[in-house]
Amino acid sequence: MQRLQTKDFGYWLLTKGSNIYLSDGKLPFGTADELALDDKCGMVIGEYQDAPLWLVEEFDDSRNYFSLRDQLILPERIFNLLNRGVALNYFWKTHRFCGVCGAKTQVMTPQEWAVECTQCQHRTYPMIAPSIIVAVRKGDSILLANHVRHREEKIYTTLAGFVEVGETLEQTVEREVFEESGLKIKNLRYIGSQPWSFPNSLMLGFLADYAEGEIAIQPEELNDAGWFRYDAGLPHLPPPGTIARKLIELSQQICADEAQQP
Ligand SMILES: NC(=O)C1=CN([C@@H]2O[C@H](COP(=O)(O)OP(=O)(O)OC[C@H]3O[C@@H](n4cnc5c(N)ncnc54)[C@H](O)[C@@H]3O)[C@@H](O)[C@H]2O)C=CC1
Ligand SMILES: [Mg+2]
Ligand SMILES: [Zn+2]
Repeated sequence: MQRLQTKDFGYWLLTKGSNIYLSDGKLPFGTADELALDDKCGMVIGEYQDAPLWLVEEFDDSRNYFSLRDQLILPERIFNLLNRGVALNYFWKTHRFCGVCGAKTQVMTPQEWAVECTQCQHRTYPMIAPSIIVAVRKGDSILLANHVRHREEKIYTTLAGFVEVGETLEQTVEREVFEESGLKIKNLRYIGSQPWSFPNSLMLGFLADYAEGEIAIQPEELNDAGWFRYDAGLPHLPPPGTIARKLIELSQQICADEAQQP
């Protein structure tokens, strides 16, 4: 991280938690002094529209910030780059002091996105919290659940949960599905991943098939869960661009393909 120079230029990413500053719906472009950022610290975290993308250290700012979630409409590469900025900022904010000796840390840039202790040189790298997400299918139906945090919007989505220390991803999927729905699964397949900086997750997406059990929801996590036929008008789903939506659509496609078979 460096003190910005008046003529540093490019696109600028200003974050407040998982919110980002947008001007007319776009990332601001220009020089540090044009954006009144020349007394701040920042660093280049990638390239955006053929110009450097600067991440600025979070500060008390009266501009208008918007949730990163609203940027899912952007191309995947750009959405992921914004996630990088939000997650790095969260990392700095929560690692100002050394976990070994308690002295102040400094951000090591440009060599690495790490913080290093100014006394004992202990280095800490950005913390990423892996979380599985899985669409479970039973014949022509998909398991969808209304999470307690989506109770108001009535969104139905796939099951998800954080990886615990010492688990394989396969174990996490089996444990989370069983804890949240009471079901056993089989035929687990890895599909893909999505950075998810709320504040520092990485979603690892899977498909699975139902093996056995009856739905018994975990009430602390879920409000409702059920089997939804792929072709019968699904409930309100998570927005396009989420890995959850991708897994649901893939499952629908598998159901449709199977229905075509003689
Ligand atoms: N991108 C997408 O399509 C979707 C992303 N998600 C994300 O998946 C993540 C996990 O989903 P949940 O069902 O909430 O997880 P979960 O089933 O593991 O339960 C959440 C609980 O896990 C604990 N926890 C929080 N942070 C943790 C961490 N870093 N490591 C271990 N435990 C932690 C807390 O006790 C929290 O209440 C969330 O960040 C959620 O936003 C969920 C659905 C869709
Ligand atoms: Mg969960
Ligand atoms: Zn130290």
